[in-house]
Amino acid sequence: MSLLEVEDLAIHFGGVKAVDGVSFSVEKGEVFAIIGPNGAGKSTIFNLISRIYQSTLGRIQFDGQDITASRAHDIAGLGIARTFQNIELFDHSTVLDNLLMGRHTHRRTNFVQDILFLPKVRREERQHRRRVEQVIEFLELEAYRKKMIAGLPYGVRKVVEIGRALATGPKLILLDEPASGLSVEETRDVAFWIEDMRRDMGLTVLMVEHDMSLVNQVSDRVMAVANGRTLAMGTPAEVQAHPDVMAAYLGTGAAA
Ligand SMILES: Nc1ncnc2c1ncn2[C@@H]1O[C@H](COP(=O)(O)OP(=O)(O)OP(=O)(O)O)[C@@H](O)[C@H]1O
Repeated sequence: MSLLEVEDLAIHFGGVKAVDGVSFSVEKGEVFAIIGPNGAGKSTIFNLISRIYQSTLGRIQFDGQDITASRAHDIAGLGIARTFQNIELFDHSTVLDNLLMGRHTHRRTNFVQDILFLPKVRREERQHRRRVEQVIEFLELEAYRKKMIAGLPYGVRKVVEIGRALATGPKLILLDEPASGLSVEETRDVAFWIEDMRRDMGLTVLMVEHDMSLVNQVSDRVMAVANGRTLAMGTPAEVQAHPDVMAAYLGTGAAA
C-alpha cells in the first residue's frame, strides 16, 4: 500500500474549482513533486492534505488510515509535517526554541506532570532535545542555534523551517516551494538535504516547486496540474515533454 493515497480530491471556493478531481499516490521513500503554473491548485492540495482545508469531495489515506476528516492539529502526530511558502516561524524566538516547539506534537505528559517536572517529563524533554540536536547537526545549523529568527538571512530561515518540520519526526514531509527565493548555491544545498532526508532518515517527500532544476534533480515522479486538474504524471522528463504541460506553460517558459 502507498504511504499517501489521494482519490478524486476536490475543493470549490464559491464558483472557483481550486482542485477539481485530483488523484495520486506517493510510495514510501519516494520524492514526488507537484508542478504547475500560478493558481493551478498546488498549495490548495497541500492545504487539503494537511487538513487546513476540508475537501468538498474525495478521500485522503495516509499510512493505511483515512484522514479525510482528521483535524489539522492531529496531522503532525500522525506523521505528516509541512513547510509553508511564506515561512511560519516565531521571529522573536531562537532557532533552538523554534525547533523545540516543533516537538510539541509529541508531548505525552500532562500539565500537572509538567509542573512537577516528574522523571517522565525529564525523560521526554531529553528525547525532544536529542531529536532537535540531530536536526541541527543534519541541517548544519550549529552556528545559528542561539540566534533569533528575525535577524537571520532568508536562506537560513528557509532551512530552519525545514528543520522545524523535521523535528516533529515525520514519515512524510510536505515542502511548499523549498527553493523559492534561494540562490543557485542554496537551492543545491536543499537538493542534497532532500536526498539525505530520504536516504538517511527514510523520509517520503511531497514537494510543490517551480524551480525545475530542483525538481529534475531530486524527484522520482512529478505530477503537473493546471486549473485544479492533473495534466500529466510520470518521470520529470516524461511530464515536461507532455504536450498539455508544454501548452500550460506556454509563454512562461517555467517548464522548459
Ligand atoms: N481560501 C481560498 N478562497 C478562495 N479561493 C482560493 C482560496 N485558496 C485558493 N483559492 C483559489 O484557488 C486557486 C488555486 O490556488 P493555489 O494557491 O492552490 O494555487 P498554486 O498552484 O499554489 O499557485 P502559486 O504557484 O501561485 O502558489 C486560485 O484560483 C486561488 O485564487
